[in-house]
Amino acid sequence: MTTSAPAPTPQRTDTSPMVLARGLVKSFGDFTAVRGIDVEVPRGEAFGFLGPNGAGKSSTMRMIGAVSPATEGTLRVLDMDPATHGPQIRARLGVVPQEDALDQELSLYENLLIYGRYFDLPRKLLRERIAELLDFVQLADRRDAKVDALSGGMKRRLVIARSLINDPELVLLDEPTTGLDPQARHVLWDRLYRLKQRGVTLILTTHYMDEAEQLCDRLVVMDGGRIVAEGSPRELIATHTSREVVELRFAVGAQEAALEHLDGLAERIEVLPDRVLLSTDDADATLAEVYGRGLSPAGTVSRRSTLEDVFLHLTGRRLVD
Ligand SMILES: Nc1ncnc2c1ncn2[C@@H]1O[C@H](COP(=O)(O)OP(=O)(O)OP(=O)(O)O)[C@@H](O)[C@H]1O
Repeated sequence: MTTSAPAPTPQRTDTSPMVLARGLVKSFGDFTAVRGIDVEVPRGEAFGFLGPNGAGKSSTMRMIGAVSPATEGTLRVLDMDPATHGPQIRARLGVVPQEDALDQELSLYENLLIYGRYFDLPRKLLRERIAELLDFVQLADRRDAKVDALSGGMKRRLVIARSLINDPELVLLDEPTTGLDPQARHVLWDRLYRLKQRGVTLILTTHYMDEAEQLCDRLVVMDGGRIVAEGSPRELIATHTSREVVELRFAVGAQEAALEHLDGLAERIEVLPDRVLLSTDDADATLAEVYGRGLSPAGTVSRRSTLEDVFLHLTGRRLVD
């Protein structure tokens, strides 16, 4: 029997991007989930894919994670081609998948120990690293508890610890806080922020605009397998929306009639089933004009524009329904 030698691991330079994709396509049979996207993520960046369900975010992450081959296009991850260097890439990545895949019957320590064995780390180093990581995700006191006794937020933190067991330079996080309550999400964001401060490159998918705003230096907005906008959260908001939004809620059945009186009142008017959004650079002046036109909404909110408004502006739809 002959065994082929593993392909040598290329040396990457500090300046080459952690991920470089050009014209990346992913098809499943006749259906194309990712339709030719270009992405470049430099070292140390927290980069996000923001988009609604089905936008193609996970399909892209799976190609970057070298677990799903690209159908077309060029992809380099840590300066390697996933088609030829999948094992080498996977050995140096951290991955936080959507599904935790933790062993519920085992302790936190045992889960990390078993996962760590895939990476052939010396036993002493592995034990030390597990202790450090449990400390980092603030679960050291639960070391010997069974996983099924943990809250959702704790499980996500454990999965983050697990993703760091091989001391990766790049961590991929697929919807890291979906399903968590606001407090658990903030704890997780804090840990991810600290990781970023340590110089780890983060690539995450999310359909939460607040998560993208909190964590991402730069992001792409995806919809229907395409990138529809790219930039820092601040740039995206400055480029694609006005500074502020006035939200108007009308009594049941009154919205339709009110719309006739809003013509020309704002740079942009978005009509949602339960409210009307007016994009403006001066919310107070716009609101004064609403009342000046004799309208009396049942409720009003003035707020700064968000990435949710960017998405609505670009696609005519909301990120999360
Ligand atoms: N293995 C597969 N076979 C067929 N279609 C798939 C497969 N994986 C994903 N898709 C389809 O590709 C599209 C993009 O899915 P993907 O999971 O990448 O989106 P997403 O933006 O990550 O959304 P979600 O938040 O739901 O994960 C969806 O329409 C999905 O049904």
